[in-house]
Amino acid sequence: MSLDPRILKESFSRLENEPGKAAGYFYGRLFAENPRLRALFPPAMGAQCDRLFHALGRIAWSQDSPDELSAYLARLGRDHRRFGVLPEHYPAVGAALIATLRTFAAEVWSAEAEAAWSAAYRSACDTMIAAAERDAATAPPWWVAEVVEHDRRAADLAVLTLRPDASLPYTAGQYVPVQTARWPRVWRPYSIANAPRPDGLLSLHVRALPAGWVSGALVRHTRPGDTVLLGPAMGTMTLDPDSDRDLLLVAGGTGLAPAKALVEQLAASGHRRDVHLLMGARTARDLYDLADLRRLESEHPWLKVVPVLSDAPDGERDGDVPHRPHGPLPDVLERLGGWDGHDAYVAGPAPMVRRTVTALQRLGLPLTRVHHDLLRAEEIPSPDGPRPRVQPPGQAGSAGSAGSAGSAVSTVSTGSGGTGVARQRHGG
Ligand SMILES: NC(=O)C1=CN([C@@H]2O[C@H](COP(=O)(O)OP(=O)(O)OC[C@H]3O[C@@H](n4cnc5c(N)ncnc54)[C@H](O)[C@@H]3O)[C@@H](O)[C@H]2O)C=CC1
Repeated sequence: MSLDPRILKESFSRLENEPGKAAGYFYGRLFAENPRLRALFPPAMGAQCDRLFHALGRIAWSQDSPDELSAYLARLGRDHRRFGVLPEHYPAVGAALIATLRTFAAEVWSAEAEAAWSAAYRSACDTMIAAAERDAATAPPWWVAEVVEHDRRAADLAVLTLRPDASLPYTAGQYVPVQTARWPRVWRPYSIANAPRPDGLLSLHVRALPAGWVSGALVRHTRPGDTVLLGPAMGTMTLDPDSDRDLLLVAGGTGLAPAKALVEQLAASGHRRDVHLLMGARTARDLYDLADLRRLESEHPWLKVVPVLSDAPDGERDGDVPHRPHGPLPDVLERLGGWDGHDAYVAGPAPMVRRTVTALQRLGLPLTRVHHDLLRAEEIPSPDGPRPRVQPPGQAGSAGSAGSAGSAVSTVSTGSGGTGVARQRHGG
């Protein structure tokens, strides 16, 4: 049958009125009828509701853009491999979904609506299963990685070096989902802080968030010799191979990780482009990687590292640079100016990324040249964090439409448990 996207949107918007209740009903029904499926999901289901609604939202809102939807579902299908999701699990989820829609969209529910959702769900499953099967031919569902170094740079911050048990393909600027033994089935994404190396080692910068389960485990309860699980690399904050423009890298806190990977990739490529790395921190004490950045700067004349302190008094000195620029990163960027010929890459706390992208737009940089994984970062609240509402693709605010290869809409599944997409804070 041909699908009328309006029917899907209309019924889904009824569900959005009571997302918490609807998700509770959905999972209650799913687990009551299929108790064995509970083992695929994490202990705390809070963030799971967001994942479910995000995936359903994409199905409902993106029928008018079938290529985009198909690419999203293929990524979702591949990513569901690490949760142990099998083709035989999909019908049970579909039955619970239809039952939930029938209940929560009762006012607009009809035989036609049921047929439309059944067809849309079947088609989504086919795409996800086919993508997972293709992926299984070349990659494991996850990698076991040994912690070979744990460098505690501050009470709440560690730089971890990991050795995956097999080659984990990725591009500088991407991130990997991480699971610790302490929190089974809970995955959190971390940007890889180095370009691919011959020895396959990966470095992660981890700040323990106050309510961060995985980040707390990685910073405080992980030692060399421990192992973690890694999912496949994702993310679109990678270098544009067709560009030879100079680069502006804006990094807030541990948002330094992907910026550093990009610097390493440029250094390895030997392709000369001037790079300004604005490294934002609250105080001089928070510049946890400055020594290594200065080393890189001394090795590469094309690299200029500019520390920017937001909470430090004017002209704070820490023995490094007196009178360094200070203030919020977006303001400093505007003060410095002259970025319109650059490609920009922005990583860090979501509000900082959003404000920085807006500032760059004001300075004349086209959004196609401003790369970030903001939607992904925003989709990542800590397990107990606030839950943003699902938005139709392309309506994520001014910063949301930036990024290479469609990062604004290429929302990816980064969370724990099956069925849907993560909406957690990056690295929680
Ligand atoms: N690919 C990405 O986008 C990545 C994002 N992250 C995220 O970066 C964040 C880093 O956290 P921390 O190291 O604790 O950073 P932080 O909270 O110490 O802040 C770092 C910098 O961002 C600025 N900042 C913070 N909130 C801001 C706001 N509302 N408006 C403008 N500027 C703001 C601070 O002034 C400081 O300059 C985490 O949320 C992490 O999830 C981390 C790695 C990669």
